[in-house]
Amino acid sequence: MQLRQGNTPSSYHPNSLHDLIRSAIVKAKNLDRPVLLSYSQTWHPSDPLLFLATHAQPTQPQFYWEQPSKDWIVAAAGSVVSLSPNASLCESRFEQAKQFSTSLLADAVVGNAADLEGLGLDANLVASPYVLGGFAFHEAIAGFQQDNWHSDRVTRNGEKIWHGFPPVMWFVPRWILHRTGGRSIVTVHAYIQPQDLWEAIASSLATTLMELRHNSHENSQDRAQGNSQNASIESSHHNPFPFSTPTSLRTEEVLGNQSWSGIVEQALDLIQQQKLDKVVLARALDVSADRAFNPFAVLHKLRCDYPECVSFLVNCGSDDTFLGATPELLLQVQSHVDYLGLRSNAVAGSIQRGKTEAEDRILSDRLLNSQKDINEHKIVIHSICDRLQSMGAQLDKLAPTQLLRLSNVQHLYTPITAKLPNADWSATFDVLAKLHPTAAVGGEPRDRAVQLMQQWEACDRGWYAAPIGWLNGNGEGAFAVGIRSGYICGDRARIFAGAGIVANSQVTTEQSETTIKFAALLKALGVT
Ligand SMILES: C=C(O[C@@H]1C=C(C(=O)O)C=C[C@H]1O)C(=O)O
Repeated sequence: MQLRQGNTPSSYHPNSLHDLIRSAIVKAKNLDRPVLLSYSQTWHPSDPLLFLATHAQPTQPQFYWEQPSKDWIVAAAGSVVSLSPNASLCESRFEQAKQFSTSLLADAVVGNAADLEGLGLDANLVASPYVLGGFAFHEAIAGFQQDNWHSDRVTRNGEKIWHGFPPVMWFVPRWILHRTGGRSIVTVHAYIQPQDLWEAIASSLATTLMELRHNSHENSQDRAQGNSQNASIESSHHNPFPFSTPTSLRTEEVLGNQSWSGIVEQALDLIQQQKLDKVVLARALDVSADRAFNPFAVLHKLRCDYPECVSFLVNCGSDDTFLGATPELLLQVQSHVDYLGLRSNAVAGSIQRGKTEAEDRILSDRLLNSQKDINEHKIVIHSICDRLQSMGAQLDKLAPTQLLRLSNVQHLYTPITAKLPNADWSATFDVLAKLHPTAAVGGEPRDRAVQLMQQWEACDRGWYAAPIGWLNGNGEGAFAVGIRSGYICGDRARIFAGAGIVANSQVTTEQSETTIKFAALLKALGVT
C-alpha cells in the first residue's frame, strides 16, 4: 500500500465524529455550498456480498465490486448525493461525472474512529470517501427519458428494456464496506448543507451505523461459517445464499432484423473491402424462470467460478440488477504527486478450455499462434496505447502477451501501464472518455464500428460492455468493462455476449465463442 500522496482529492481530519461534523458544517458555511463528510471505522470481518444482501434496502442504489487479484472488495448501498444526468447539457456523461466528483472529493471532510487511528497510516488510506457507479455503453440508452427513467422503457417490439438504468448512475453511497488485507472497514457518508444542525447529522450517522451493526442473520451466518479475519469466501463450504433456485428455465435468443450470423457476414464484407478493421458484435439471450432470481446468489456463483475476474453488481434502486464477472479491466488509476498512474488490460482473442490438461495445452498453443487472434489482439493494444499517447501519457515498456485462463474460456491478455504527467485523479474521467469503448468491445475505426453495432445488433447494449467502477479520496480508482454480464429483473434475465470480428474470422467459430461466453451467466442463473 502506498502512502497518501500530495494531490489526492480529500483532506484527512483526525478528530471525533462530533468534531468532524462541526468542521464539515463550518466548511459548508464558509464555502456556501454542501460538503461531503466521510467517517470510517473498523468492522467485524464478514463477507461483503452477504453484508450487502442483508443490509441494502430494495429501493436503495447498490454497488458491489470484488477484485481478488487486488485483494479489494467494495460493497455499498444508499445514496447521499447522486449525479442527475442531464441530456440537455453538451457535456458527455463522463464530463458530467467528473464535474460531480471533483468538488465533492476535493472539499470532503474525512475522519476515522479511534480504532482505525490505532492501526496506523495504512488503515487511513483504506478509509476514505468513495464515488461509484457505472455508465451506459452509448451516450444515450434507447427510449431513455430524462425526467422519468424509472418509467417503462419500451422498444419497437414492445418489450421493457434496461428499465432501471440511466445513461450514468454515479453516486456517493450512504455506507460502504471495504475489505482488503484481511481488514474490514465501514465508511459512512453525509452530505452536509451550510444550514444543517450537527445533532441531526450525528443522529443520522449513528442510526446508519446502528442499522449496519444490527443484523442477526449476518451474525449467525458469520458464526455458521466460522468467519475469521482471513476466512476466504471460496473456501467456505457453507452456501451463504440458501434460496430456492428456479427449477424451470427457458432461454430465447433476442432477435433483430437480421440473424447474428447475417450481421457477422456483413461485417466480414466490410472488412474485406478494407472499410473496417474490427467490429465486436453482441448477441443477447432472454432467460425466464418459474420464480424470481436472487441476484446476490447469482453473483456468488460467478465470483466462486471466476476468481480471476472482477465480480460486480449495480442496482440503481429499482427492480433491475446488472451484474457479471468480467476479465477486462478498462482503467485502474493511482494518483501520485506529479502524475496519474494508469493501467488498462487488453483482452482479446479467445478459445475454449480443454477437457483434459493435454487438450487445454493444445488449445492454448493454437490461440497463442493464431495469426487471426494475434492481429485481433494487436488492434486492441494499439487502440489503447494510441489513445493514451494522444492524451500525453508516457507508456511503460509493453509486457509480453500472456494467456488468461478462465474456467470456460482462455484469452490473449496484455497489461498496459502508463503515466499521465501533471495530472491528478480527476483526469480519470478524461481517460475513460478516451478509452471507452476500446477495440475489445467496440472496434476499429471506433466510430464506424459503434455506428454498425447500433444499426445491426438485435437490442440496445444498455450497460453491457460499459465502464463500471469507483474512485476514492486517496486518488485510487478502478473501472471494469461490464462484459460476461446481464441484467436480472424478477424472474427474467437478459444476458449478453459478443465476439470480435476481424479478417479471417469464421462465422461458426465466432458463434461458438459467444455460446461459450454465455455459459458463465447461464450456469450462474441455474441453466444447465
Ligand atoms: C465482447 C466480449 O468479449 C470481448 C471479446 C473477445 C474476443 O472476441 O476474443 C475477448 C474478450 C473481450 O474483449 C464479451 O465477452 O461479451
